[in-house]
Formats: sequence, structure tokens, C-alpha cells
Amino acid sequence: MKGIQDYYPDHFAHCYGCGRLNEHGHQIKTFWEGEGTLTRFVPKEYHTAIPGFVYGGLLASLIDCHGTGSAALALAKAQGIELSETNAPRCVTASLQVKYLKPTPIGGEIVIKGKIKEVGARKVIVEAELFANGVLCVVGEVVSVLVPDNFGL
Ligand SMILES: CCCCCCCCCCCCCC(=O)SCCNC(=O)CCNC(=O)[C@H](O)C(C)(C)COP(=O)(O)OP(=O)(O)OC[C@H]1O[C@@H](n2cnc3c(N)ncnc32)[C@H](O)[C@@H]1OP(=O)(O)O
Repeated sequence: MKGIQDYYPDHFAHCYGCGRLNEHGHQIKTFWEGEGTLTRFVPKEYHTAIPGFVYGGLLASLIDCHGTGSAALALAKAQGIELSETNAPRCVTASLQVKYLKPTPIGGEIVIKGKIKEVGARKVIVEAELFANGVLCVVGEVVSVLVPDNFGL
């Protein structure tokens, strides 16, 4: 199953967190799950803060790119955009807030769930919850803004 990131134009697909063309990056995929969004990620041993627990910066980056992916999904839905390899909205992070509620263990899958709080013409606010082994460890809020398709070209 494809994530929204599989539809980003190539020139927007190099992000360290979510770019499918960044061989060194996380390459996360974000999907709709009901009215919410979903991203899964399995941390490696080297994503360590202290042995056994995930580095917080990695968790922030997962919430960041889950937020921009969720925002792109929400804009596509709100604006009736049919996703294709040359046609997907692309959002950039304007603001990222993260609260670490509990240490996040390494070992097993992380699940990030997103709730679309607000969708405007260009701005989307996404609330995120990050779970490890079913336990809520981190919450966040991402403000994303649509970038023009020719940005950087
Ligand atoms: C380095 C990457 C650069 C971009 C690459 C794009 C390619 C994709 C790559 C993907 C990488 C993936 C992830 C990464 O790592 S992205 C890397 C980290 N992010 C950045 O470098 C973004 C840098 N900032 C900007 O480029 C501009 O400031 C943006 C584009 C964000 C807005 O400037 P722009 O002039 O376009 O917009 P606007 O002023 O008309 O405002 C529009 C709406 O947004 C609201 N708002 C604005 N700022 C904030 C804020 N801080 N908090 C809350 N809200 C904010 C504003 O009130 C308004 O709301 P409303 O009044 O409509 O309700």
C-alpha cells in the first residue's frame, strides 16, 4: 500500500524523514486510517538515547514528517485532488511542538496516529500521538504549510 510520500514529485522526495529518494533517511509512509492518519516505524539499536530507549530527536522528526504527510493527505481530501506520481500536495513544517510523556523503548514498532485539527487553504494543523508497544509515549502538534509545486526549481 502506498503512502502519501510515494506520490510526492521527485524534487520534493529527498527529505531525511520522509523522502522515498533519500537512501539514508527514514522513508516513512503515512496513510489514512479511518478519519485519522497512521505512520509506522521500527527504530534501530543505534537510534539510542540511553541504552534501551529511543533518542528524542528521532521521535520529533517522526512526528514532524508524520505531520507534513498527514497535512498533504488532508489537503488532497479537502480539495478533491486525485493523487498521482505527478500530482500530490507537498507541505513544509512551520511549527513543531513535542511533549515527551514517557521514555520510548527500543524494540518493536512505533505507531504514530494523527488527527486533523484544522484544514485551511494552505495551512493544516495535525495533532500526533506516538505509541510504543501500545503505550502513549509522545504527543505533538505540527503546523504545516503547502508549498508551491515549483518551489526550489
Ligand atoms: C528547508 C525546506 C524549505 C521548504 C522546502 C519545501 C519542500 C518540501 C520539503 C519537505 C520537508 C519536510 C519537513 C521539513 O523538515 S521542512 C524544514 C523545516 N521547515 C522550514 O524550513 C520552513 C521554513 N519556513 C518557511 O519556509 C515559511 O515560514 C513557511 C512556508 C512555513 C510559511 O511562509 P509563507 O509565507 O508561505 O506562509 P504565510 O506567512 O503566508 O502563512 C501561511 C499560514 O501559515 C501560518 N504560519 C506560518 N508560519 C507559522 C508558524 N511558524 N507557526 C504557526 N503558523 C504559522 C500563518 O499564520 C498562516 O496561517 P493563516 O493566516 O492562513 O491561518
